[in-house]
Amino acid sequence: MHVEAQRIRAMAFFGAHKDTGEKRIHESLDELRTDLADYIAQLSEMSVKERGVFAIALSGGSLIGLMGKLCEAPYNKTVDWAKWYIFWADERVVGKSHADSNYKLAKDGLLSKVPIVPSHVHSINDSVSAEQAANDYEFVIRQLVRTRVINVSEINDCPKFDLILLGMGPDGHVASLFPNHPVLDENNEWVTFLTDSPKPPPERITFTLPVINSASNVAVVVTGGSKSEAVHLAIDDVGPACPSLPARMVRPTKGKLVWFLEKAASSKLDSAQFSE
Ligand SMILES: O=C1O[C@H](COP(=O)(O)O)[C@@H](O)[C@H](O)[C@H]1O
Repeated sequence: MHVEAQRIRAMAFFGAHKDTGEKRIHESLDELRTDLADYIAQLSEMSVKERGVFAIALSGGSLIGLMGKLCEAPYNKTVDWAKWYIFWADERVVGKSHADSNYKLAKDGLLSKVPIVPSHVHSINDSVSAEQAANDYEFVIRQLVRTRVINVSEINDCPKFDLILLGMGPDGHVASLFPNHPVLDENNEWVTFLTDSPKPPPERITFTLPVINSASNVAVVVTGGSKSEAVHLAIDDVGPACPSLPARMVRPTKGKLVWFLEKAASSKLDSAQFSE
């Protein structure tokens, strides 16, 4: 582990619960960024050692900026970028050069700054309908599961990504799984689509919950006080108050869940009162 990351881990509040995952609560964004880069680098190293590749699914939004330290020393030199295969847990159905594109965000903020193999970057087909884009993306993933670039779940034949990185909106959405939306009930498809996203743009594709919950590792990265209520509802024992909060439905069956929280985002957690 990088020395700075060791220091930060020692200072952060780390809590664990068997269902709701490990919570890494950081005093500052800078500390969170360092810990996140170190976590991703370590999973990459382990996965490359075990399987020869690292299949990682990204999200859009604030996440990419928070991954920025991967483009800096020591990670830009120590990570085995040639072994990375990149996917998106969700994507907006817009052109790849559109400001709303999650691919463009990742390309500008990360992929263009490190030596990723261009053919390992699996973005969506942006020239077809949302439904077709979801079908095409699932087909691509099926091919790569067949050749074991992406591992397979022993439980349900779903793809088992080495790491799925998620952000979370103030409404508790993750990827493009929004509260009370029918896509939450999609159990047959790996990738599905929506044309009525409550957050613009309306047309999106998204991994389904079975795929997210089949991953070896899932990290949810959340910053900002505006998301503190959703963090509380997603993690704490709130009874049946919010059965449809997508972030609460992220429960990897066999994999490991880690929440990366900056202090303001964690302020409404029940445990926050004990961590002062
Ligand atoms: O629309 C989206 O929003 C979520 C959350 O974004 P954030 O900026 O609040 O972190 C993001 O994770 C998702 O990929 C994106 O399509």
